[in-house]
Amino acid sequence: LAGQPKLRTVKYYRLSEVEERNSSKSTWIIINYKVYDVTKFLEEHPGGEEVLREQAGGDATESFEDVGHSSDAREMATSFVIGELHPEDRPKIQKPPVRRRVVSSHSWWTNLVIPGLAAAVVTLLYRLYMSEE
Ligand code: HEM
Repeated sequence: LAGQPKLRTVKYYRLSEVEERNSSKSTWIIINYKVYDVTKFLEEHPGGEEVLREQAGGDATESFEDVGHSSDAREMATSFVIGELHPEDRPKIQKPPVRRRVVSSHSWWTNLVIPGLAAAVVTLLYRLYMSEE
């Protein structure tokens, strides 16, 4: 019915379940935490089946984005979505989709260790200087 709110329940898959679907009988890939069943699409993919097979059972976000797929391709992709990666398994995937920019090249420990070392050196030099008097 028009105007009726659609109730959508999201099916979550564990990473281990996706990893099992890595054959030509069943090929699943993950893009931006969504799970795609591309089994029937393999032969029709304009980029070839090989590239999809290589990513089968795993996270294809980076490869998908690197190709610079058209908006048509993205639209097409939505028809293969079967669910989403279980939230608890999302950190297991290496690259988060958005945060690409490196905020600081210093890690937290260099910010502690370098001033710490500097303070130690100054103290040492001061002690040496005082002991010579
Ligand atoms: C559901 C997922 C996918 C869909 C619906 C899809 C669809 C398409 C479409 C429609 C094209 C034609 C060019 C365009 O419109 O951008 C294309 C090209 C291509 N795709 Fe995909 N693709 C998918 C996943 C992937 C993945 C995961 C990879 C890499 C592992 C990949 C690699 C390529 C390559 C290399 C090309 C060829 C680009 C060229 O010839 O310039 N695709 N894909």
